Amino acid sequence: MRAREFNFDGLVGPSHNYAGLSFGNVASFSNVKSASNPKLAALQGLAKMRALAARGFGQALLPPQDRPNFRLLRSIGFTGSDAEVLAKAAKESPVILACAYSASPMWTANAATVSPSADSADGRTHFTAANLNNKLHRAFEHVQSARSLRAIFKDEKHFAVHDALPGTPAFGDEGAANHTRLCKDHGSAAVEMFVYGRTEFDASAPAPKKYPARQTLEASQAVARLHGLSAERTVYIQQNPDVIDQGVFHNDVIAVGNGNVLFYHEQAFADEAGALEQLRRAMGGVGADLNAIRVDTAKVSVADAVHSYLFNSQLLSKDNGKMALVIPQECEENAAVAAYLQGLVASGNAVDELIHFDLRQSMRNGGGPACLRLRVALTDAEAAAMHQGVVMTEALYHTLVAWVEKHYRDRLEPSDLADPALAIEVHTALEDLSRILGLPGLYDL
Ligand SMILES: N=C(N)NCCC[C@H](NC(=O)CCC(=O)O)C(=O)O
Repeated sequence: MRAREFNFDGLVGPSHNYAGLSFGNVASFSNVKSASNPKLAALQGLAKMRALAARGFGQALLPPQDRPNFRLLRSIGFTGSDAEVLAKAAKESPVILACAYSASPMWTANAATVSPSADSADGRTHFTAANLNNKLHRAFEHVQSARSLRAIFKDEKHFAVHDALPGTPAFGDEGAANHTRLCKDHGSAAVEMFVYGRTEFDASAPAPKKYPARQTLEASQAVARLHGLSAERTVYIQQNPDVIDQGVFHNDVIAVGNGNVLFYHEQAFADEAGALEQLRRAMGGVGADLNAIRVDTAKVSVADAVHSYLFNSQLLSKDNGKMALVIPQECEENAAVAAYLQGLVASGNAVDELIHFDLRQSMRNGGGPACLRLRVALTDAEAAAMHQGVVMTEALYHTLVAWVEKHYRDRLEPSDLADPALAIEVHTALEDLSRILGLPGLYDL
């Protein structure tokens, strides 16, 4: 059946900030405690959504989450009025206050794993909210992620939204950042590729030494089971532990796939030849030939890939049968990466266009174009069945720009998180937003 891919970009929230919370994510760690600009961050994200929608790509958004998470703060013993809770947390543990204020839901590639109806046993589109249990500041996102997905994809005839896996280390799940579909076209059955960093119950399996492996094999298998995927079309591949130790905290920092194309770095996988062999075999079963575009270390080092976010790009299928690569501006500024990209486009292979965006506010926390979006391939009937208020249009873009201008600050220092006025501003903005999007009850405010 014909299907169209929608990218659901995370709308950056009013308290976007840099707190240095993600050990293993180089950008997050190096921008610890610098000032952020929430207004600019939201406008940069909206500009990307608008431009891709204007080009005819399916574009929608996932709303920001409520911040700070007072439930978290109260559950760990901060008591009193909201203002008192904030004052006590700011005094006793500013880092936990920062966790409660985390900006990270904007990276919706981590919101869930998605299996379109063409892949699942019951012919519905399945979502599993990711537990993100490796980091305190992300471990509570799944509650609102599942709530938002259920609000948008509420028609159970077409959609199934699963709660997050148990939040224990064995089931570390980072969502679509470690998951790719490879197929002939979006509407046909695909090979679903899950990339994991470690195996909980095999102590002999390789694992990183310095930084955490966030995704486990056991979690990937559980998601595949929940989604009713067929064994022949599901492939599990181990990420190279050495690149995790070089700052590749998600697979989407070193590889991206679309259609039959896998664009990846030579060092991405623990066993490159074995991975390609598994994919080729499985793709044969869906009538697709793998087009593996390998980037050699000699051309782009892992360090350049991590700093430029070359692979945290979006590969988008175009009407001319070719693909556009959506990249962050940093790729143009890195000489090795820029030279590689010129050669890629000139090569006559699948990618014939580069589209770059200034996403610096997101990049400074380790989030490129691909982190900012959750891919959902939908048939026409499914697209009509989802909530329409989140689909990006010129009108929605202008409404949201005005909403951002009205509610967002243009500078946020770490110390501002203690300001009780900020929490009130966020709540007011989100109440307004749920009206704009036509989703009353979106938040449990
Ligand atoms: N690669 C993908 N798909 N997503 C990027 C997520 C970045 C996120 N950064 C943060 O959570 C930093 C928050 C802070 O430091 O304030 C993370 O490390 O989980």
